[in-house]
Amino acid sequence: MDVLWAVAILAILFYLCRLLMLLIPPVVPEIVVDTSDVMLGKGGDDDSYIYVARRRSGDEDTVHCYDPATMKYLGQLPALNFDEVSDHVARAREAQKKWARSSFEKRRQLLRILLKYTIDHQELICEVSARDSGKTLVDAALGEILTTCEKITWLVGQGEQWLQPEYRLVKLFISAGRMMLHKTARVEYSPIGVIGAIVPWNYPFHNILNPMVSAVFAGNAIVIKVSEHASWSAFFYSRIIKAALRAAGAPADLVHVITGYGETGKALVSLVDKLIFVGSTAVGKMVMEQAAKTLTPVVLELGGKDPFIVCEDADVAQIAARAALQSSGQNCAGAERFYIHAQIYQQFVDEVVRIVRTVRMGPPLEGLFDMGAVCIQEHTDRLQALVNDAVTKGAEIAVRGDLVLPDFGNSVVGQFYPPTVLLNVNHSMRLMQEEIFGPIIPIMKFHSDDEAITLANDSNFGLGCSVFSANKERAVAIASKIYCGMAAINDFAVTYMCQSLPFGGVKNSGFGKFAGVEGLRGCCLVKSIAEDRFSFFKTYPVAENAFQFEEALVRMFYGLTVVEKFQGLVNLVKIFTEQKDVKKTL
Ligand SMILES: NC(=O)c1ccc[n+]([C@@H]2O[C@H](COP(=O)([O-])OP(=O)(O)OC[C@H]3O[C@@H](n4cnc5c(N)ncnc54)[C@H](O)[C@@H]3O)[C@@H](O)[C@H]2O)c1
Repeated sequence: MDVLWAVAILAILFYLCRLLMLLIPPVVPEIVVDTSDVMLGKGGDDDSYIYVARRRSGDEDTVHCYDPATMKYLGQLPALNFDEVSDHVARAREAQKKWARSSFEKRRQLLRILLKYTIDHQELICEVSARDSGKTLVDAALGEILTTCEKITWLVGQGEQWLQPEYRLVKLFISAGRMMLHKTARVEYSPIGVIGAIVPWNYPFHNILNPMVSAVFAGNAIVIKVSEHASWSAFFYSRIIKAALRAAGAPADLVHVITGYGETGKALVSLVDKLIFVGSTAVGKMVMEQAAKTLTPVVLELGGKDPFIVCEDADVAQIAARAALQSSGQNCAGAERFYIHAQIYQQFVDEVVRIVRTVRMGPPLEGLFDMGAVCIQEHTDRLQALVNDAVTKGAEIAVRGDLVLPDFGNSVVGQFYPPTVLLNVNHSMRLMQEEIFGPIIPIMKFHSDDEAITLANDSNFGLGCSVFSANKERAVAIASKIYCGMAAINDFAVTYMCQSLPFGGVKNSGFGKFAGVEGLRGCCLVKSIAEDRFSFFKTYPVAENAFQFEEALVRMFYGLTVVEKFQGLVNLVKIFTEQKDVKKTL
C-alpha cells in the first residue's frame, strides 16, 4: 500500500512539474535584421516614378522591381539559371542532413524567433509587402501577419504531436489486420529531404513563411522560388529568416529564397524531393509536366472561383464586400461569384453598391485607403476585358468605385482597378467562368437551394465556398453538396485561420494539401511499418499440411458467416492437435 501511495505522489509531482514548466515561457532571443534598404523613402537604384519592365530584352538574368501603386523603382535581383539553382539545392541538401537530427524543441525555438520578430515588426513587414504588391496595410495585416502568426503558433503548440508515429488502432487496440494479429502496424513521419516551393506574389511575406515553417518543422530544408512580381520584399524577408536560423543555431543553408522567372522555377522542379506549387492553373499544368520527367511529387495550389451563397434569412453585405475586395480581389480564395436568394437580392445589391461607393482606393502608403493597387499592371487590361465581355452579353454595371490619386503625373497608368459591381450576369460570361483575381463583384439571383448548388458547381474550379443562412443546418447542407476543398459556414475563408485544417482544392484549383495536419504530414516521408509482437512461424521446410493450415485460417478470418468462421476454427484446432509441430506449418 505504501508503495502505491509513493507512486501516486510521484506521478502527481511529475505532472505538477510539467504544468509549472508550461507556465514558464521559453526565452526567445531577439534578432536584428538590416532594414536600411527597405525603410520608406529608400528605393533602389532609382527613386523616381518610372516604369521599368521586369524583364528587358538583353537583360534576361535580372528581375526589376517596382512599387505597383506608385511605379517607384525599388531595385533589382538576379534571375537564377539552372546551375545556380542546383547550387542552392545542393547546399540545402547538406544542411538538411544535420537538421534532420535536430530536436523538436530546437525547431520550435526557430519558429518562436520568427514569431517574435513578426509580432514586434508588424508595421515594417506590412509596409514592405504593401510597397511590393500594392496592397493596403490592413490587407497585409490580415493576409500576412494574422495568418502567419496563427500558423506558427499552431505548429509550435501541436506540430510535434502530429509527427509522432501513429499506431493503427481498432477501438483502442493496435491492429495490423485480421491475419496479422501477431504484428503491430504504425505509420512514421520522417523528413523528405529538400522541399521546393514556387510561390506567387499576392502575399509576399506569408507565401514564403507558409511552406517554410512546415517544411523545416518536419525536418526538411527548403528552397523557395518567389515571384518575379514580389522579389524585392522577398530579399528582405529572407534576411529575417537567415537571422532567425543563426539565432536558433540552425544550419545557415537550411532555407534558400531564390529569384527569377519561369525558367528558375522550372529548374527547381527537377532538383527537389517534393514540390509545392502555388500559382495559376496554367503554370500549374506546366509544373506538373516538368515534374513528370523526374517523378517529383507535387502539390498544386491553384486558382479559385469561389461561390458566395446568401440565403434569404441572412444579411451579409459587409462580409461580401470584404470577400471580394480584400487585397484588391487578388486572393486565391476570394469570393468571385455571388449567388443571392431572390427574396433579398435587391436589398443585398443596394447595400453592396452603397458600401462600394464608400471604398477609397489609392496608393496604400500615401494616405488612408480601403483598397490598394493591382499588382501586375497588365492585369487591369484583363479585368476590363472581362467586364467588357459581360456587358456585351447583357450585364449591367451597378457601380464603379472612385480612384483617389495624389498627383503622380503621367507615370501612374493602369495599376488601379475600381471596385465594380455587375448585375444581370450569367454563366455564359467569361467572368463567371474564369478566375477574375480582381475587385469585381458579379451578382446572380437564385430561387431554391438546389439551384444555388447547381450554379456553384457549374465551374471548372473547386477551391472553397461560403454559405450564409440563419439556419446553420441549411447552410451546412448546401455547402456539403458543393464540390470543393473548403467551406466556410456563415463566414468567408475562415478555414484558413483554423490552421489545423488542410488547405487545397479540386478540379482546376489543383490537388494535395498544404496547411493543417495533412499539409504538415505532406512534408514528410510517410512510412508504413509492420513489426512482430511475437514470432512463431517458420517458412521452410514447408510442412505437409501447410496448405490446409492456410485454408483454415482464411475461412476463420474472412468467412462471411459465423458458421463458416467456426468451421475454420475447428479445422485449425484439428491441425494443431493432429500435428504437434505447428511451427513447421508455414
Ligand atoms: N490555391 C492557393 O493556395 C493559391 C494561393 C495564392 C495564389 N494562388 C493563385 O496564384 C495565381 C496568381 O499568382 P501568379 O500570377 O504569381 O501565378 P503564376 O502561376 O503566374 O506564377 C506563380 C509562380 O510560378 C513561377 N513560374 C512561372 N512559370 C513557371 C514554369 N514554367 N515553371 C515553374 N515555375 C513557373 C512564377 O515565376 C511564380 O513564382 C492565381 O491564379 C491565384 O489564384 C493560389
